Amino acid sequence: MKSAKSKQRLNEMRTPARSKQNLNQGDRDPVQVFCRLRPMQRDTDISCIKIISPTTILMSPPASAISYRNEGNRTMKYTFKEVFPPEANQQEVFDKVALPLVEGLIKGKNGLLFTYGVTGSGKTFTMTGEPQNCGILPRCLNIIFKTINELQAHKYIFKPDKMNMFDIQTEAEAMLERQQELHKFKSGKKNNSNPDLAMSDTDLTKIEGVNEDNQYAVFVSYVEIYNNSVFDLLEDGPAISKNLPVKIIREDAAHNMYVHGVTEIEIKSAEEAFDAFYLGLKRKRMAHTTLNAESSRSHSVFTIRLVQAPVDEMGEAVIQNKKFLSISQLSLVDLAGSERTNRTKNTGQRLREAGNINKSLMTLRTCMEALRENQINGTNNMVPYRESKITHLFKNFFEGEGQVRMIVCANPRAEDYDETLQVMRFAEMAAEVEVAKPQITDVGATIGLMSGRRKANRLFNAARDNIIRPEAKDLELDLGLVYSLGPDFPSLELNSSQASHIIKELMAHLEMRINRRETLKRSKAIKDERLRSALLELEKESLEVRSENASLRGQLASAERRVRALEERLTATENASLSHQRKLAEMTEYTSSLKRDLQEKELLLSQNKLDKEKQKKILERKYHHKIAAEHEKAKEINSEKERLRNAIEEKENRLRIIAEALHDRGDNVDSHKHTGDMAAQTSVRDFTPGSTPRALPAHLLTPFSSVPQTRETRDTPTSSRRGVAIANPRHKRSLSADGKGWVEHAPNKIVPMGTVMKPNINNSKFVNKLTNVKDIANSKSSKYCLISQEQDTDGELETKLYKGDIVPTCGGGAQVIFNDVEMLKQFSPTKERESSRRTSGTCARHSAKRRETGSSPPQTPSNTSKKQRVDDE
Ligand SMILES: Nc1ncnc2c1ncn2[C@@H]1O[C@H](COP(=O)(O)OP(=O)(O)OP(=O)(O)O)[C@@H](O)[C@H]1O
Repeated sequence: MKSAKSKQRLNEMRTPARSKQNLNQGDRDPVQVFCRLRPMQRDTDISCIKIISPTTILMSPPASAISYRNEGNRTMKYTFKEVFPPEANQQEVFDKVALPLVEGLIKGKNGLLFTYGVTGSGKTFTMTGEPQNCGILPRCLNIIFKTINELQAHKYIFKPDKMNMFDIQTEAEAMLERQQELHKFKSGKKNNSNPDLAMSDTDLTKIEGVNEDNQYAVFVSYVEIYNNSVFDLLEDGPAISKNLPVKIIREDAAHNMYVHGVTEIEIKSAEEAFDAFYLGLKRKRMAHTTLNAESSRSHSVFTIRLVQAPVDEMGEAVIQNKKFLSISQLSLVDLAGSERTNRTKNTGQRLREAGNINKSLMTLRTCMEALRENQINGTNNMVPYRESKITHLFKNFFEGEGQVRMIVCANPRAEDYDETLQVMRFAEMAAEVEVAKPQITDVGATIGLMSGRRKANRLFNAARDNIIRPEAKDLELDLGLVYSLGPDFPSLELNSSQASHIIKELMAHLEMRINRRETLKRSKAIKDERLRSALLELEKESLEVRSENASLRGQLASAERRVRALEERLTATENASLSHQRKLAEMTEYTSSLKRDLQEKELLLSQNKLDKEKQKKILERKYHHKIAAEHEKAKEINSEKERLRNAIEEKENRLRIIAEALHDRGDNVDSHKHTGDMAAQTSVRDFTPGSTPRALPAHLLTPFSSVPQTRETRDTPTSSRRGVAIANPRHKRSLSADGKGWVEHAPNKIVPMGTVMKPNINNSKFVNKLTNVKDIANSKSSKYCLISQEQDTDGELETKLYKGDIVPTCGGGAQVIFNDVEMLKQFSPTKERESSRRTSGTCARHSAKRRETGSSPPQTPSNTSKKQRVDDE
């Protein structure tokens, strides 16, 4: 009865929407209904739903259920597009249910997806999901941006016109708005993002087949329908506001329903979309019921609108024509729970809420039923969309075109059986409703633009940027590449009533194609001409390049020859340089070894010097007193000598006087004989064996004669005169020539008469007798001396000392370099006195020993005095 009445009422209110009769069966799609079962909360819960196939479930009423009491134990079977078991994951549900809708959205089709079910059955879980396990909505946003990321138009190129359509702004206008927004952002905008809803990029795949010749922009809006009033959840203002203004639903120029004045945010990334969604969530009114602490008491509608417009023939900017805009929308609706009021024990405000919720769901159900009836019976009964905001808003999906999908969420526990049964019945009925398939047209093709122009432009620009030659920057894209003959032919299916109309359409299409062909022909002819002249130019250029190439090749060959020759020279020079370097290294090494040797020798020398000086000082200290005493003694002796000489002279004078007196008396001869005998006696008495009798004149052997000498005695070589040993100051003492006794240089005792001096070199640094080669190879000895004694031409004893340095040789031996000859000579004082008497006429008697140095420089008065030591007695 009730249904007949309502049918009549529906017939009276005819909808102005498109008549269904016009659509063929193949142009429609049924509402696809999916079922998702949530897992049981407790192990003790009894399930009343059983999945018997991927599309079918069986519902058996528990004894506690009302339907069990009314209808008995009747198992119900329900079939869906697909049944998701409790263990099905979010990705699976998204792939099967939402992904086709997103693909449709990108291709320009509208889509509607709503979740329906009892409170706590998993509607919000399915739509929104949980942190780290996000549901359909975040996945939709992620995949959309992953797909269109590089094809997005700059922000504010598309701008909502507040009447559910969009304006296209120029790049300059859009930039101005972007700057204003940046300013606003700087002056403090809160970030509402909920990072938990974001997904990792790797979880996502891109949707294939997107039209790359379009630019895209995504707008989102989020409304809540609560107590049959529409609220904008993204409206500017405080994040949580109690008094949001109520919005009204209107129809736009294209007969699409929309929330008038709703905030549509243009978003450029999934993160921005989550920001918006999270802001809306915060504002969403959540009320607590006894059934579910987070039960949603309102319907929430999150709408994604994708605006796309073809790019111009250059493939860069959007064509500034609203006609070419394509707007598709995907609405994701999380319906409020469909439970009955008595079960939730609601009162007051909650009761009203529940009433409204049930009313809107009932209206949805009524609308579906009416639609199904119209579609099955071919009737045109009015569908009461306006009775509820939710049905009013989605009227277009059922009247116009689009894809509609529903996920029925069910909690299989026995307590929910009655409510779940209602839900299943509604789902069964909704699955029979059909919606017109959306038609997609490629706007670019209808205006004669070739597909792939954007990519071609991008490739061309990239190629141009890669060319280094400066003239490449002036190259322009050949627009001829992007012409086409226009859109596809219209449908040629003739049916009697529409034949003339179709023929007219076809004629117009053909004329358009003929015109376009002519244009293309003209354009082609011009381009052919251009191409020919360009080819000629290229040919000419090519010839020039070839000749230039030939000459360059010749130059290159000669340059290569030069390079080879230079390389050879370089190699030779390098080799020479290497050998020089080697030699240099050797020499350097040799030099350094010599330097080392030199340093060692210098060290030795300095050490020797120091030793000598030390020695000298020690000796000086040791003999200082002795020398002083000797000096004193010498002085005393000298004074004694002087005294004696004076006495002798005095005696001699006296004797001379006596002699003269005697001479005068004629006693001259006897006196002379007596004196000669005395001298001879003295000479024989003082002569010791081993001395040189030859070198001992009688006057030297009797230095202190007690007999007074006469003048004749003094003048003869046998006159009595005591000789004093000659001392060499360089040596402490000398060895007597017979090798039997030492003679002090400065003798403190009287030296025996007839002693012949021989130099003594008693120094460890001297070698004066070479018996073994080790003597000179020994590092302690640094001097070498050869001594020879022989008779000189005057018959005097001559001693020669050949002195040299011992120098070590490289082979480890030693060599002697003679550099000094020292000569000791014994002169007969008699001879000297004779000669001096001859020259000076004096009668002084001398005994002299002269030292001569063989290699000494020419004697000057000063050095002569140094070299010559004459000791007077
Ligand atoms: N398929 C599922 N897997 C795991 N947990 C689920 C599933 N479905 C629902 N739940 C859990 O059940 C609880 C209630 O789910 P949810 O809030 O989505 O219910 P609801 O139908 O949206 O309720 P309301 O109508 O009151 O909004 C949540 O804690 C959620 O985590």
